[in-house]
Amino acid sequence: MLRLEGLEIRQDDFALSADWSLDDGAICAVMGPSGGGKSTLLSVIAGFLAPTRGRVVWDGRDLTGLPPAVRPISILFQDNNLFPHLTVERNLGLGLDPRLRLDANQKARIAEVLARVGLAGLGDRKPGALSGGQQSRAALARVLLMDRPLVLLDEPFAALGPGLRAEMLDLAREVLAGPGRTLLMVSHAPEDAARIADRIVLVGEGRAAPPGEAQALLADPPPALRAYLGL
Ligand SMILES: Nc1ncnc2c1ncn2[C@@H]1O[C@H](COP(=O)(O)OP(=O)(O)OP(=O)(O)O)[C@@H](O)[C@H]1O
Repeated sequence: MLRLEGLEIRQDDFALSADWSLDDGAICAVMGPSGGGKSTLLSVIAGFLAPTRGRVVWDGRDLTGLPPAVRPISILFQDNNLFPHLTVERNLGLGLDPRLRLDANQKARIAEVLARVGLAGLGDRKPGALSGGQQSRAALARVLLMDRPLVLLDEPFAALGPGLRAEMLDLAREVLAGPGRTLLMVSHAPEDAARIADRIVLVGEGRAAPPGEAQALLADPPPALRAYLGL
């Protein structure tokens, strides 16, 4: 379980608080107005930014002082973070061995996750030789390979067209979601939340509200969500 315990975040004159838990296996959309603090909240959970007060706790373990790399967390950003000079296999391999001395077993695991996201046989390509959708699949494969229990997605598919975005959201849910993994996804599109999220955290006016039931919130939005959705 992810628990944000009396969390307070300050950056210059910007402040954000959060005090809630998210159940294991949830797919939670993080929504709210631009500049509300959605990315900042994810940065604190990931460990790129320290809170001014409070704790980030995972399964009873305090993560607050830990560097990002040792947290039980994977992150998927919009720009995919694939190195252009490395093949897809080696991009993924970096997560297994930073020196890239991959053994047959590791290569087989990479081939397996690539097949899982529909990229079988494309491990030898460099990212530039993949379409935008295929690059998103490669980034998803890397998250799958790392197999961490908490996955943070910061508008991962925003650059894709609506049809492809929906396809990628479905794939993300299919390959990542399940009892052993919790997904927290920043999205500007209510249809993304409606498509895959079962919880919504609304971020705005200095606060990340506790996760609410997604379908209920979207069916009968409270005033802040109503304003954000332009209703
Ligand atoms: N390094 C920084 N130093 C000071 N303030 C910052 C820094 N980074 C972001 N901010 C401020 O923190 C606030 C929250 O920004 P954040 O990017 O988290 O919002 P967001 O909800 O993700 O916005 P968007 O939807 O536009 O991406 C903004 O007011 C922003 O100006």
